[in-house]
Amino acid sequence: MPLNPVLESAHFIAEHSKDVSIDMNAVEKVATMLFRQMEKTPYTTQVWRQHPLNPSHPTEATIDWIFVVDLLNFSFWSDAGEFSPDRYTVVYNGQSYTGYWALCACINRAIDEGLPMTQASFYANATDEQLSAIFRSDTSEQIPLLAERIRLLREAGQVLIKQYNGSFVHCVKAARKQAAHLLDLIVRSFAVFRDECQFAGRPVQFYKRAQILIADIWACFDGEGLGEFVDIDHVTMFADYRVPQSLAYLGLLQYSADLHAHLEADRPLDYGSRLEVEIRGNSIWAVEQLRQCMLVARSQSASSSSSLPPINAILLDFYLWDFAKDNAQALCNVPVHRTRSIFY
Ligand SMILES: Nc1nc2c(c(CN[C@H]3C=C[C@H](O)[C@@H]3O)cn2[C@@H]2O[C@H](COP(=O)(O)O)[C@@H](O)[C@H]2O)c(=O)[nH]1
Repeated sequence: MPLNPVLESAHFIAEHSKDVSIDMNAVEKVATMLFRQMEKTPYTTQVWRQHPLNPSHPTEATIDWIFVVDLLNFSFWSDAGEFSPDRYTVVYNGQSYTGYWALCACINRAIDEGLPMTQASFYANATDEQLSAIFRSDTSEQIPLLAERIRLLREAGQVLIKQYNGSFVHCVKAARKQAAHLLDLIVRSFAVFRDECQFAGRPVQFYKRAQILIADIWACFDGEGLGEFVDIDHVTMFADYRVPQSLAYLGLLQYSADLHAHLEADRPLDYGSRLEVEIRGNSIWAVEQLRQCMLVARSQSASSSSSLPPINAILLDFYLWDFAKDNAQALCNVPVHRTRSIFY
């Protein structure tokens, strides 16, 4: 099976970084702690459907819900500040949502209002006014990159109509249960998923939204039916701005004094800049090291390995992302890098 280009890129970046490094002692410590925790309360794909905003019934229509959400799954961090009452917020079913969950609330609100928000034939041709109204905010701050989101809906919607008969289900089926093939199909068919840049004189790939799209389908379908992938371990961690915060808090990622000062001052990092690429690449590589340490812990554990859930980068990523969200106050002193991008 070919090595995932994202993992190869992450290894190269980790080997050539100047301002970010991985603390292997912290990796081993966290691997032991996480393994013990997962032996007690396994972290499995069941968690995915438990969230009230995620679809609870895996059907073909669910695939197109996941597609439109992961097409737009980027850049929710607020100029007003993480804990500002003005930050972009969507109230849905009496609950206030910010960040990624505000996006899910928008999509569900639109569907409740009778808009076929998971159909490419709708969002590829809807007017600016119709699409802007879908993302409307319940606070003064609007959703970041609204114009880009509208452009992506139109562009990706047209590709689905022209190449996949209007539904992402046909792209999933074309991949014949191979995650590596689906990843390749996504980034070849949709320019808006081509999350790649230059680092130290060569191209590097991250493909964050393309990979989380595959992972969300796998998780929603519990690895069965349309969500079955024979090589799901091919998928890496998704290089966003939230999981690096968990990795830095847990000590796996070490930032140079200059980088730390840059982030502490809330200064932005351009997409594709050296510092930003070092944070993203080392995050992916750190989770890979964590995964390998946990596999060693499992091979040495007394409990029969068959009773343990799979240990792959996806479940580690979901765990670390949920960890950051569930411990936002504890992590509030760990800076998040501020990159405005359609890619994460
Ligand atoms: N690496 C990684 N990045 C993820 C997710 C998710 C949502 N996953 C949930 C759905 C099913 C799973 O069970 C998870 O609970 C969103 N993001 C990214 O985070 C950022 C948003 O952060 P905030 O502004 O704080 O909401 C933004 O870049 C977005 O693209 C993930 O899982 N992993």
